[in-house]
Amino acid sequence: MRDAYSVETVRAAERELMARLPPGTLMKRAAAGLAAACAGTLGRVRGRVYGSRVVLLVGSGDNGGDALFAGAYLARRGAGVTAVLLSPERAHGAGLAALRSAGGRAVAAPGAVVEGAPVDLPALLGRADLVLDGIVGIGGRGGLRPDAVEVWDVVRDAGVPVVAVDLPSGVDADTGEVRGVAVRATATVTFGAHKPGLLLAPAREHAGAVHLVDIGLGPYLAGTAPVARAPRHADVARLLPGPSAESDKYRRGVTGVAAGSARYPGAAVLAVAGALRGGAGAVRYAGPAADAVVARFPETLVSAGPPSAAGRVQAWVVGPGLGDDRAARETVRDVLAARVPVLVDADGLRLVDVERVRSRTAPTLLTPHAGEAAALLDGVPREEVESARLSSARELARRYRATVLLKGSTTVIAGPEEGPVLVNPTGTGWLATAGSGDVLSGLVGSLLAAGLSARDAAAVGAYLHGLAGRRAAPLAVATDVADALRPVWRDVAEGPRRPPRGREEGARGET
Ligand SMILES: NC(=O)C1=CN([C@@H]2O[C@H](COP(=O)(O)OP(=O)(O)OC[C@H]3O[C@@H](n4cnc5c(N)ncnc54)[C@H](O)[C@@H]3O)[C@@H](O)[C@H]2O)[C@@H](O)CC1
Ligand SMILES: Nc1ncnc2c1ncn2[C@@H]1O[C@H](COP(=O)(O)OP(=O)(O)O)[C@@H](O)[C@H]1O
Ligand SMILES: [K+]
Repeated sequence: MRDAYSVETVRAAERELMARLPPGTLMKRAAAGLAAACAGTLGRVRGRVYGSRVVLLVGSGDNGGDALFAGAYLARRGAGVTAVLLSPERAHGAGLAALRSAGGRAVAAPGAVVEGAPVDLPALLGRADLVLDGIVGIGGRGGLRPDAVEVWDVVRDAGVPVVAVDLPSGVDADTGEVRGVAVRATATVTFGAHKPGLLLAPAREHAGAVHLVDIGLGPYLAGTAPVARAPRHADVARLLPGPSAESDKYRRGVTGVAAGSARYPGAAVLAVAGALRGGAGAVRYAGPAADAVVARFPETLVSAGPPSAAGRVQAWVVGPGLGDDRAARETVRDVLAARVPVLVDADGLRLVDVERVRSRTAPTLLTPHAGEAAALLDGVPREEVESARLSSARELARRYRATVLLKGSTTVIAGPEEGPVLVNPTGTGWLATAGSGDVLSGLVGSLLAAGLSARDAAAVGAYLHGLAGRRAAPLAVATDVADALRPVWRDVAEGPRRPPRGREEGARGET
């Protein structure tokens, strides 16, 4: 798992560690890691550090200090380093001295000049190979302030690669929200631990590739809870269900799918496609699209009556393409009365009653996109859910006493109890295609039927679905996503493959 901790937790851990170390040690560790990452970037964009030109954007706190010390390292390796100070009188003193003694120089940002001609920022940045964003880190509040926006506009127009120090300045470290203007970085070098904002959209889109520098916080974070966790391949591989020697199709789990309508038979077909690829032993379909389902997937057990008459299942998926007529309403009610885990998606979400969900004893999993979540949250604007995914998913889970998988640019999973949310690290915008959500609901329902908890089923399903979307891209349609589930399942189950002996050398030689 990649764990992300709140600013409060990171600061507490830093305090404990700092008390055991000589002053300045942590900042020097951070800056050394930052400089190494910047040297790597310069190697790629310029071929070497020596002779390259680096501009530091330096704010008034320790984030600027990190940038100044890293600038000093780069200056010692022969880079021409200029620090642009947003608040010259408050810039980190020791960092500034280190930069100057290494041969770097500092200028006041245009908005901070008290006398003399202001620096020609466009010219300075026009010559730059790399910019370090040390405007603000975990001490930041709100979007960039006007003087910082002015500087950032010039950097953005210059098109120079930007390495953000700890966080892209202007994003909210704890929530991933971006309220105002924020730096867009090529890469972010973060210290000690990931911050939730580095995992969650929209802030995540500002961070670029994220590198974590170990400054020794590990032991001081060990006993504390992360705010968000992003699973990795190995975490998902551990949870994948598979047959044992004694398995039969019923023991592997039967997934029930109550989806589709005369108007939307395709949603039933796609949900069944996902369910057939989720590790359960069989799929039962109950509803009016049985002919379309069997025509495409003859392995499905179909019935036209209510779900409760379809035979035993270990989990239900209800909602995709159901419509909103009386029959749809009746289907949702019928499924929610089952004493097995239930996943509610799409049209089903418009028909659920909050008290009925809260009073269920078996787990319920809601899988809204932002629009559906907004409606479930009493009609808050959709944009509000998109800009505050973490709190929206948590609030929904709390209100409905259910597990919530909030879909979209970052899929977030929140449980009804306190505790870290899960953030899905896979996925691609190509998944924003009609019916891909239906595939996801079937897949996750099947994982529930195979015995995973709602939280694990949601995490594993979102992870595999995201990988399948990437594999099926570009121009993926929902059917392609379902077809790609088998190869990505195999990849995750088998783990990273080592190249055959002798190939490693060759591969290195080629790059
Ligand atoms: N505490 C520690 O032990 C360590 C901290 N480190 C660095 O220190 C940073 C935190 O330093 P600070 O607590 O000094 O805080 P920051 O440097 O993140 O920011 C605080 C300063 O930024 C200004 N500011 C706040 N919001 C702003 C906005 N929206 N636009 C422009 N300016 C804004 C504030 O007036 C304040 O002076 C971390 O992000 C990290 O880079 C690292 O050196 C590692 C060790
Ligand atoms: N910008 C995006 N980046 C990554 N994934 C996305 C993006 N937009 C949508 N998705 C994913 O695509 C799927 C779409 O599901 P949904 O909105 O329910 O569509 P539909 O109802 O047409 O099936 C979800 O898994 C969602 O997380
Ligand atoms: K920063």
